[in-house]
Amino acid sequence: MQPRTLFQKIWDNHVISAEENKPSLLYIDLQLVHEVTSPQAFEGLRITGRKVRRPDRTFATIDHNVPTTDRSLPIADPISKQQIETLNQNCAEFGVTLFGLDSKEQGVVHVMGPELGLTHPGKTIVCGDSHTSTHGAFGALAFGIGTSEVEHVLATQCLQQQKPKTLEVHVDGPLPLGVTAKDLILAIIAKWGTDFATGYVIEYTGEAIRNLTMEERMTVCNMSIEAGARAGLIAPDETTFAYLEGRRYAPQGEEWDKALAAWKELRTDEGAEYDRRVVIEAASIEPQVTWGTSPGMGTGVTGVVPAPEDFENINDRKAAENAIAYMGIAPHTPITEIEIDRVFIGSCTNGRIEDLRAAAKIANGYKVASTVNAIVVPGSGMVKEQAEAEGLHHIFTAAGFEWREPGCSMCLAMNPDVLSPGERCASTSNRNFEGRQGRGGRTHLVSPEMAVAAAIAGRFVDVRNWEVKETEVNAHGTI
Ligand SMILES: CC(C)[C@H](C(=O)O)[C@@H](O)C(=O)O
Ligand code: SF4
Repeated sequence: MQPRTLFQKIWDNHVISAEENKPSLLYIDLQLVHEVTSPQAFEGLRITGRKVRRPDRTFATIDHNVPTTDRSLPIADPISKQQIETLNQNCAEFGVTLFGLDSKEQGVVHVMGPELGLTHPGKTIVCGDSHTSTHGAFGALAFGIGTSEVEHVLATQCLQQQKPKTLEVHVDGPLPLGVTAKDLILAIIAKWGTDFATGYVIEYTGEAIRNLTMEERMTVCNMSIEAGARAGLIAPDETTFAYLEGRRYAPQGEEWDKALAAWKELRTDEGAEYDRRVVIEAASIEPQVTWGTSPGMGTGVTGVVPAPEDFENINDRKAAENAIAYMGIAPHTPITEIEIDRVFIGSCTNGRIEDLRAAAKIANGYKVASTVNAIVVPGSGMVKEQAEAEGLHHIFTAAGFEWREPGCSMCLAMNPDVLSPGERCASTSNRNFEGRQGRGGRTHLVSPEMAVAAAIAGRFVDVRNWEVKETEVNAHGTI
């Protein structure tokens, strides 16, 4: 047999029918559902009198519209309230398992799914959400789809797909100390732009990738979509298997052994060729901060905001000009002179338990600057529970961070957590588009460590120079 890439293997395993120059029909192993992109899909089924074909392969949660403050209060926003009630009703009517507001598993769909062990190597996974690419961290072919496709998959468990091309992003060498997975993916997008992977599925390879934990791999794959990619992939290995073993929806007993044997075959064969390959030196990467209004407009923390004249291409120059005006920062401002008003730690990029551990380590024994309002929003109820079991919430609250309930929160302005016009936020999320966190709001994308350091200093600082304190903190504050 011809050597094949990881992508090709998963694709071949799922093609039901294929004709030349036409989209192929793929079998879908898992569909995840949230309240924003599913109402019309369920309505479509209702109108045509159809059922959900595989309720056992369909799982839902509520994330975008939920308030992250007191859950016992009624939901004030009528649209949010309706979206949430509609999903509750649809799941009940169509027999879909829902991790809703009354469930401790509720959370951002891309945090909750992997945590429950729903995401397996080699699966095809879809969701009406662009950051479905997150699940590629397990070596699953996972991508976002539109609402009409959500309906199609609900009804048939199949999907038409144009076959994407393959792109290897090879990260050479280990990541330097103090440089995180978030910095890696931001640096990749800053280097090659937000459309360099359009039409491709990226497979990330190399030493730095192999060294990443599952949480870190999810951070990298999550933002593949911000590079334009259809999906991101990382071949499964012992790290992946150890993460999955024993989780609620992971195979058990004999099924586990069988699955493991199959998963071990899921890697790109020696001699298999990608359509394209790029290489980045891990040693060249420093903690990243975006200065503009696209995830590609970023630089290292020791850098400066560029001037429009620095760009040769007229379109890039114009984009930089607009971004700098919107962001309200002067060209050539050193990144470490940018002062911030708000800090958001959370989202499907950086709202996992490891992110909160890393953030708490920096926050421990410090105080949030008096000019800054900072919130920590666990990605799911299970992340929240684990963080509280470890006492991380005490570290955050003693430092002056607000400790919230799980949801998408300030990642995008679909719930009460929004920026006011002109407010500047250090955010661990994945998009910094105009108005993304609230009309007129200004977003700088960073890692959780950089976000905490910025909250404390009131401006961006190089977290590599941070003095980590060993202070012990409990419910009564610093001991
Ligand atoms: C609301 C949803 C459809 C959207 C997405 O597709 O990604 C959101 O999650 C986002 O991050 O912008
Ligand atoms: S956390 Fe942000 S990026 Fe992730 S699904 Fe929610 S809104 Fe989209």
